[in-house]
Amino acid sequence: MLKIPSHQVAGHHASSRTRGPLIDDSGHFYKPLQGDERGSAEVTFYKQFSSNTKIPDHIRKFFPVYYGTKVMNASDGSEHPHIVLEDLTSNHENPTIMDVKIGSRTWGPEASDEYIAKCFKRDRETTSVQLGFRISGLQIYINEEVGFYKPARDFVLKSSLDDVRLLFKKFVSSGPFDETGLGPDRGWASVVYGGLNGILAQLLELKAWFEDQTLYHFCACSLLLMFEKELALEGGSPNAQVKIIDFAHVTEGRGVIDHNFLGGLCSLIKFISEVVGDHEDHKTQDGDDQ
Ligand SMILES: O=P(O)(O)O[C@@H]1[C@@H](OP(=O)(O)O)[C@H](OP(=O)(O)O)[C@H](O)[C@H](OP(=O)(O)O)[C@H]1OP(=O)(O)O
Ligand SMILES: Nc1ncnc2c1ncn2[C@@H]1O[C@H](COP(=O)(O)OP(=O)(O)O)[C@@H](O)[C@H]1O
Repeated sequence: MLKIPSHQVAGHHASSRTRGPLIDDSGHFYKPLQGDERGSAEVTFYKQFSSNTKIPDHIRKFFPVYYGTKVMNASDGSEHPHIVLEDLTSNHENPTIMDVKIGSRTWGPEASDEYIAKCFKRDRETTSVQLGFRISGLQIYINEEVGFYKPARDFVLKSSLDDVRLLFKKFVSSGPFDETGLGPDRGWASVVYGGLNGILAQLLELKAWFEDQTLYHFCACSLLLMFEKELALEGGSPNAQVKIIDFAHVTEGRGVIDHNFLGGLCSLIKFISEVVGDHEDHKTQDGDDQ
């Protein structure tokens, strides 16, 4: 049975009047092709990438599995082609998720002046220009009683650098946080961001590839950061995952490093490292966290 994904944090949403992603019970995510060249560009990327023998296996795991395209009933009732992907959230019960759009510039070399102006405005109004990335959306699982903290899109996009730092702290907070009271405790920072299989280790693995790869330029792509808080609560690994999504503006690398993505990735790594470092410092100094 097809349904609207409950764990989508950004992008175009499905409703009875708008076409948006759908999921099924077998772990598939159906993304409707956008009517203009963006839809075909994303299909072209997935086809090319899936059969590209130059992609190392340890890098392929960062991308959703591509199952082809399918014409099917869209959320708005119309017949429409969809990209069929692995549903990255299908194995998660209550995933905490953040969509981070990477790059200080979110338009490709072929973009029209009008589109560049629109993107440039958005990049300047958000943290993209300043930080090399922006948060596009997020959800944080609090507990069974409260459910998810899922701030509205406009609120997230308005975030300043300090707000973004706070959101990265809230992302790994172990308990409910109160907007007016004490800040988030960052209780899961070391197990989610840090550690051998944590988000930082995965970002560093990706960075090593981006320092070398000149096959693609991943313009306006997002990194999806995910983990399962309840697994950590049970004393296990929180299953932290990093995935790359949204390839509507990918272009050929033509032998040139993707400095826009690489720069954003380096900045994100430093930013998250500071949240972890800060947390560790507080623990050492006070025996407690602030
Ligand atoms: O239309 P906007 O201004 O909401 O921008 C969309 C972006 O929203 P954001 O600015 O990041 O909140 C939106 O970003 P998210 O996926 O929400 O991160 C997409 O980038 C979308 O572009 P495309 O469908 O991938 O080509 C963007 O749409 P287009 O600019 O391509 O129309
Ligand atoms: N393969 C996937 N599995 C699960 N969720 C996904 C997948 N791809 C995207 N999403 C969710 O959908 C959102 C929007 O995806 P995206 O590809 O960026 O769409 P758009 O082109 O509309 O911006 C992401 O923020 C994420 O929450």
